[in-house]
Amino acid sequence: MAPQIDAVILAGGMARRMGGNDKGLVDLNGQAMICHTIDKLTTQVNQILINANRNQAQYEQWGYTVFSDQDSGYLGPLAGMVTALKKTQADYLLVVPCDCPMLPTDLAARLLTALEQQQADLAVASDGEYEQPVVLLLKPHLVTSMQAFLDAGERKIDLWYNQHKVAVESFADQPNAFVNINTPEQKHQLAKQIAK
Ligand SMILES: Nc1nc2c(ncn2[C@@H]2O[C@H](COP(=O)(O)OP(=O)(O)OP(=O)(O)O)[C@@H](O)[C@H]2O)c(=O)[nH]1
Ligand SMILES: [Mg+2]
Repeated sequence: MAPQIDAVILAGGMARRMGGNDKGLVDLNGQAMICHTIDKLTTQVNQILINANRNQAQYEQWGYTVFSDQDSGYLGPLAGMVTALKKTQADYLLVVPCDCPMLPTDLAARLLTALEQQQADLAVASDGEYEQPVVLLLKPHLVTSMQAFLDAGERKIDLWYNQHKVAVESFADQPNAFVNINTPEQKHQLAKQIAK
């Protein structure tokens, strides 16, 4: 039987570079940014979870489970991931950010293959040059080590995953896949590009 994969979309940040406007909810070509991410994921995973620390009622409009970080201190992406790992019943958790609207449609499948082939604990995506630290596939048992890392006051995600066996999967064949929208300018640029 194929393994069950849930996805969590991280939308729990403060979006300071977006002027504090909740990044998942800002409009990108007529749709909330998170909708573009949801569209990329629906055929790839069993269940989608949305991790948001504000505007939960708005995030609920898409019909998926919405939850906030267990620790409400804006501790960074690991805080959302650890909470999602405690919620999922699946064999694997796919983690993606809400601000990467062009994600690959073969993301989960390729991360899973890399993880299994390399007998790793987690698989992280790369654009061929840089690892994408919040695009990864996790085994649920990692919750213990992630919680311990946060409890020790650590926050940096790459420091955490380097404690584990990591498979890196390159998506250099899809050059735009990890376009990341942090500012209004980046959003306008991508809007023009995808409207063509
Ligand atoms: N759950 C959760 N997610 C977070 C937190 N901080 C950042 N993220 C998410 O991690 C991903 C990458 O973070 P950034 O691109 O820096 O987003 P951000 O922190 O909201 O934006 P800036 O304030 O401009 O840095 C995004 O999907 C954020 O929503 C947090 O404290 N909790
Ligand atoms: Mg940030």
